[in-house]
Amino acid sequence: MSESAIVSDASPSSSTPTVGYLRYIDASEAAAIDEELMSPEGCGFLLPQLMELAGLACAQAVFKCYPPHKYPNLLVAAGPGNQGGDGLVAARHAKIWGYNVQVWYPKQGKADIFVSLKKQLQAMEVDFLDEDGFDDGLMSADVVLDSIFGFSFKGPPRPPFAAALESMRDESRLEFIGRITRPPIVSVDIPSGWSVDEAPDGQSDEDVFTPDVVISLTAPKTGLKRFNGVSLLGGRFLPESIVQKYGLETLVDGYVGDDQVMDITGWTPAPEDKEGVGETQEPQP
Ligand SMILES: NC(=O)C1=CN([C@@H]2O[C@H](COP(=O)(O)OP(=O)(O)OC[C@H]3O[C@@H](n4cnc5c(N)ncnc54)[C@H](OP(=O)(O)O)[C@@H]3O)[C@@H](O)[C@H]2O)[C@H](O)CC1
Ligand SMILES: [K+]
Repeated sequence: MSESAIVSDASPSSSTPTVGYLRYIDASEAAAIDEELMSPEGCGFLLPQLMELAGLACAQAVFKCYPPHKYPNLLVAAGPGNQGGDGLVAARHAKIWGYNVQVWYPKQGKADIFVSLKKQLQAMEVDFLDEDGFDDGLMSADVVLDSIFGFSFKGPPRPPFAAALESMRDESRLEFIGRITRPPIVSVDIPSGWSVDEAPDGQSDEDVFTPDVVISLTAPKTGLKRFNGVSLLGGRFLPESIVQKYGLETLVDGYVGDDQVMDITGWTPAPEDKEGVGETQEPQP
C-alpha cells in the first residue's frame, strides 16, 4: 500500500492528519468500557448499535487504505465473538461500496444478532466460504479484514482459527493468484493471535502474523505498542463521561468533522501513561 495511511484516492473527506498522544488500554479496561457502555444503569447502548458503528469504522478503514477500484476482492475473516460481528457489518458496507466480498465465518455466534447479520449478507449474495475454505479465500483476495479475535482473545489459538492465522503468518505455504506474497491485511482492534496486553514471555514476532493496518476501536490496546504499521482509530461512540474516566481525551479530540476513522500512525505514547490514566497535555503538532 501507499506510504501514507489513508490513500489520496480514497474519499476526499479524509481527515487532515494530526499528531497527538496515544493512550493504550489493556484487556480488562477494554472489557470494562464495553460493559459500561452497554449497562442499562450506565450508558444504555445496545450491542447491535455499537457493532454497527464499529463495523462501519472497520469498513471505512479498509476503503480508505485499499479502495475497491484497486483492491476489488475483499476477504472478511470473522471470529466467534463480537469482533466477528464487527466484521460481518463491515462486509455488508463493503459490498455496498463496490467490493466483491467473501466471508469466512466458521464458528457462528449463537445470539440473534449474528444470525441476522449473516442473513443480511446472504440476502446481498455475499459468498460464505466453507470452514476449510480460508486458504482459497486468502489466495484470491486483494485485501483481508481480520476480524477473528478482539480484546477477549486468550492464547494459544484453537482450531479452526489456528490454521488461518498460520496461513497469514507463513505466506510461503500458499500460491497467491497474480502475485508472490499474501494480500494486505487490516486487523480489527488487535492482530488476531497477538496478546491483547504485553506479548507473553517467549512469544516473538515470528510466531504471529503482522498486518499492514490496525483499526483500533475506542483506544489502542497495550499489545499494539510493538506494532509499527499503519494505525487507525475508530469506534466513535464514547460519551464524555467515559472519555474522562479513562483518560481518552487526546484520542477522541483528533477526529475531524464527521470522519468515523482517524489516522494515529506516528502518535507517541502519553508520557505519563503508567497507572491506567491518560495524559491531558495538548497533542504536539
Ligand atoms: N467497546 C467497543 O469498542 C466495542 C467493540 N466491539 C468488538 O468486540 C470485541 C470483543 O468482543 P468479545 O465478544 O468480547 O470477544 P472477541 O471477539 O475477542 O472473541 C471472543 C470469542 O473468541 C473465542 N476465543 C478466545 N480465545 C480463543 C482462542 N485462543 N482460540 C479460539 N477461540 C478463542 C472465545 O471463545 P471461548 O470458548 O474462549 O469463550 C469467544 O467465542 C472487540 O475487540 C471489538 O472488536 C463490539 O462489537 C462493540 C463495542
Ligand atoms: K483482530
